[in-house]
Amino acid sequence: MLWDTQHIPLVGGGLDYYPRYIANPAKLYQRLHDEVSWQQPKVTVFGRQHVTPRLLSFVGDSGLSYQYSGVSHCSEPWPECVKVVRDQLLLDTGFDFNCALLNYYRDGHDCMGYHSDNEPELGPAPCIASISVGAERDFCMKPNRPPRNTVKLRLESGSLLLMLPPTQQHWQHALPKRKGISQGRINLTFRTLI
Ligand SMILES: O=C(O)CCC(=O)C(=O)O
Ligand SMILES: [Fe+2]
Repeated sequence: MLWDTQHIPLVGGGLDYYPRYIANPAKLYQRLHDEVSWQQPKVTVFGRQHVTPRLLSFVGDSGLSYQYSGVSHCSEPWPECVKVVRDQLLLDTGFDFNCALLNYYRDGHDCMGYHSDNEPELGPAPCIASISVGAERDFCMKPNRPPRNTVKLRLESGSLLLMLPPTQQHWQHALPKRKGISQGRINLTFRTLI
């Protein structure tokens, strides 16, 4: 379902956006909501403990571990509905993802701050595939170096965003708070750990 593709060139990277990648986003949202074992890990920032402002789960092939929020997590087995998407991404994009970080933003108060997905275990130039279902949210990108012109996209329910290499080397991304939004959004970011 790769029609309506939009390519967004970035200096030092680029994005491919497919607004209607998932055939039935409402159904996928409900399955993820009900079937994933959502966690809310604690993070220590400047010596103070907080809970992450969203729920998370790390899933993938057995025996993988991934560091997020400052803590190493072992992969949970693939939920069937996530595995189906992983297999389809391999057919459509050629990228063979072996894990995914799942994010559940319960409403517009939940968010993710600016970061790059540039952990060494992702290799020097990872491709990240990001699936969104549920509430539409703004996704912001800013380059590491001036001129710091930001790029803003609205990630629709059912969309696929590919962050192409070498975007993670030169850009950061964030999902800012949007206090008017009362619905949930679930995001799947597929990665390859090497
Ligand atoms: O929720 C999103 O769209 C972004 C998620 C993200 O950046 C991540 O999991 O690293
Ligand atoms: Fe990210």
